[in-house]
Amino acid sequence: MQAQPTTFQQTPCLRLVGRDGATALVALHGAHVLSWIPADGRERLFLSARAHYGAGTAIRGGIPVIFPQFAGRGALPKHGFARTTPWRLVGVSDRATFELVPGATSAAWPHAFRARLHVGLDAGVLTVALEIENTGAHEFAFSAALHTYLAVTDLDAVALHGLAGRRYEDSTAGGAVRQQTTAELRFNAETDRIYVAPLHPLSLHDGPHRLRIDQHGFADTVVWNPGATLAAGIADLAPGEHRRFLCVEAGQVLEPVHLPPGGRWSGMQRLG
Ligand SMILES: O=P(O)(O)OC[C@H]1O[C@@H](O)[C@H](O)[C@@H](O)[C@@H]1O
Repeated sequence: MQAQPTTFQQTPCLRLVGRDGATALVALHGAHVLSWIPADGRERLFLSARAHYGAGTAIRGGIPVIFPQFAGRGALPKHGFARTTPWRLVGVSDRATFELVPGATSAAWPHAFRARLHVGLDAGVLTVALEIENTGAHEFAFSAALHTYLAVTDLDAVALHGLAGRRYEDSTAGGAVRQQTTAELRFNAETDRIYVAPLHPLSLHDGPHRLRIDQHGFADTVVWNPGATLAAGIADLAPGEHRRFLCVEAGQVLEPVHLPPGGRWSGMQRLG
């Protein structure tokens, strides 16, 4: 894999090029994958036309890294600080590795940790892996997710397969626990579900296109689209843009990880 530093929207990034010509763009801000274009030239990740890229902001689209808190399930800012903090590039081999260690933005979470994100490009496949290490003397607990915004041509033509019979917490209904009865999930209103340990792979059907979604290490899968009403109130989404993505997130949400001193945890999501 080749890599060159570049900028996008005045944000320092790394542009990755795989052996088959596939590309990915990763911002150091958040170690945030902004784009993945396999060799066929079709972008697979959604990135909002109104995304903000400044210090301390969360970029709307791509693959935000959620750590150490999911959503508002704790005292930290929503979805934690990893997505709003600059990471550093460690190096590039067959994958690019980025690192985050405690700093000013994590002061509200007083634990010694090392987070690493590895991004790999293989033929037709994007692999993103998150590793958390406890570098301190005390156990800590965390949640995490790869909050992937998958680009779709139109939400009406989209169905997610692989969740039949699975239990989920419905965040649009105060966390009520439900079971999916249909073979496919379609999206005509706000959807915000945390599926408990679903089987993988899932398959995203977008008209004639198919995307395989696989995960390891992460116990849960979050499926999110704000729907038209909620989207209208999201300042960094352009009108109608909610129809252009579906978030399928590899997450460790319902059971936080308890990491002892010296302990390591890793989770990955594979698309393709
Ligand atoms: O707007 P944010 O902070 O990026 O969050 C987006 C969504 O992220 C999802 O993971 C959550 O399940 C939703 O509840 C949330 O609204």
